Amino acid sequence: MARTPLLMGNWKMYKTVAEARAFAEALGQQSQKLDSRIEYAICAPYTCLHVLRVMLPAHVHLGAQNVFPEKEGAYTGEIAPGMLAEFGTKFVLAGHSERRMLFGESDQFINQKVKAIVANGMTPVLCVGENSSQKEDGVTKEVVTGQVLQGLDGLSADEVASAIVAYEPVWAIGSGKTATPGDAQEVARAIRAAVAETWSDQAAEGLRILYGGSVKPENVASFVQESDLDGALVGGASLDPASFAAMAEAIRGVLA
Ligand SMILES: O=C(CO)COP(=O)(O)O
Repeated sequence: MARTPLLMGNWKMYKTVAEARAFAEALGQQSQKLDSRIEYAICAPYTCLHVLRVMLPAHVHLGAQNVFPEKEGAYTGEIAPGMLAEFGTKFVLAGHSERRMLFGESDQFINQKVKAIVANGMTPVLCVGENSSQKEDGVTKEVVTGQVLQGLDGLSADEVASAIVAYEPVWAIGSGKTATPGDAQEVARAIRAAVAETWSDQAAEGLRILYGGSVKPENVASFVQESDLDGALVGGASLDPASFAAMAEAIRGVLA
């Protein structure tokens, strides 16, 4: 696989600083399970970023779950991209379905975030996915490729080549249901085709595509072994260090 596999946790609104410290300590004790051919990251609440930066094993990168697309200003409660970059944050999620649904984020606003993340030298993780009625209507690929093209709009081909898209069917998030690896692969292939047509073959080849939605140690390998899926974005199962390490081992098994 030419693209580096990526195992990324999204902690959502879980973990205090004390809990994050305990996670980092426990993961550190299992760091021999973290193969250096794989990249790792934790997208943590802002309040946990400091302790994770200090305590996570060196090759587990810091991620943020959100950002506000302005340099600075009177935006009470928001965090600017430069603040995250200064902190050593490598990855930033944009357009997670919970933010689209609960906070009304539009594709256009998400695109502003993606551009701001890139402009500050970080890697955007654009989250896309169809809801259950769109799946029933058979419009999954149209919905998802539309979100990808709008989310990445305005980026250069090189910027797209180093970006990340996380395909997370909304109905699979936190539900215990997953897409079949074959269906997720089909969607990932459609994303790559749309990117090749809009930017270039090289952009499509470089772009990493993760699957998300009820990923756990038992099923992560079945997704990562698909040719167009390069890793996983994991919610619930990323909260436990043993489960995170077990997913790392399962991905290592695919590389072996
Ligand atoms: O939303 C997700 C990751 O961003 C997926 O969450 P779960 O892994 O808990 O289903």
